[in-house]
Amino acid sequence: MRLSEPAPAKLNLALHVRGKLPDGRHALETLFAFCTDGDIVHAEPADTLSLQISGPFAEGLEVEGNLVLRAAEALRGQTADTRGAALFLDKRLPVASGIGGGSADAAATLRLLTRMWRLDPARASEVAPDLGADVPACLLSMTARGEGAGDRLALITDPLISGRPVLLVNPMHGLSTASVFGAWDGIDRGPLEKWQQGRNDLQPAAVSLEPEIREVLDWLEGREGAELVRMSGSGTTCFALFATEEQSAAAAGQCPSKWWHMASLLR
Ligand SMILES: C[C@@](CO)(OP(=O)(O)O)[C@H](O)COP(=O)(O)OP(=O)(O)OC[C@H]1O[C@@H](n2ccc(N)nc2=O)[C@H](O)[C@@H]1O
Ligand SMILES: Nc1ncnc2c1ncn2[C@@H]1O[C@H](COP(=O)(O)OP(=O)(O)O)[C@@H](O)[C@H]1O
Repeated sequence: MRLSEPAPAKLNLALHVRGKLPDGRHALETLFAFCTDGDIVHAEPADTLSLQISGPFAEGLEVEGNLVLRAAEALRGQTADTRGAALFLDKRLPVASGIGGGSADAAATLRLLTRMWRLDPARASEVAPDLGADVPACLLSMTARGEGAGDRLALITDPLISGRPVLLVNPMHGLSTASVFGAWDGIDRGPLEKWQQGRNDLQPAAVSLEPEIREVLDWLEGREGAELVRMSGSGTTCFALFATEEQSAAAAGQCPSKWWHMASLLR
């Protein structure tokens, strides 16, 4: 029997960098939101762990060291007996693009194998932080405020978020998260209060490394009905929120073909 689990794309509606943590990572205040679309992970019972990758962004993604396998191994390490699974990743989100891709896949794998192996969900929560700062948020895949490294979470209900049409656009040049944090100017510009008035403090750093992000932001700003335009995470994906799906779809239809885009809704 095959089980399937969505790996929703993650957005940082705002991302404030507040300084450095003792472990060298950055102290964040962020608002995580999730799309109704993303990658999909499937699993079938098997004696050993294996992974096959398909989908529009499968190319260039290695099986060895993949976050899907690392998540499965970490979860298996929590159980007394050795279990297997044949895993299949349908990779629809661009890689290294600030929308969680790998973290969302790892979290989806944890949820999927918790079901298939009939484990206590607490096991998945225990292994999530070591797989990446974003993995605990992706495990919830619900709107949440994140602090600390981004892994101290508080769920949020906001009628301005849930069901909101969103258009994601990526210039098709990935940036490594570590290099963008490395290019941050080190200035704490203050706490995250209302996300609409917030910022993405990594945006200037990412634009300096990949100037085409500026073009994407300007293009989104110019779309009719675009109400909030920002970059997500460490980039390079940018997003615009709209009031109606018609506006979002109209903008999607105008997106230059050299860029990747995805019209979705916030969960
Ligand atoms: C920037 C954010 C915002 O949500 O998203 P993405 O751009 O990755 O989507 C995250 O903090 C990324 O989370 P994640 O992608 O899981 O990061 P990790 O694998 O843990 O770390 C990647 C790199 O970012 C640095 N990093 C990560 C989190 C953090 N609070 N401070 C950091 O300095 C780490 O030191 C590492 O060099
Ligand atoms: N399943 C996966 N999907 C995407 N990237 C993965 C995956 N497994 C490992 N990686 C690696 O993780 C890195 C970060 O990818 P990703 O999580 O997509 O970035 P971001 O969080 O910026 O969207 C990439 O360099 C990629 O090689």
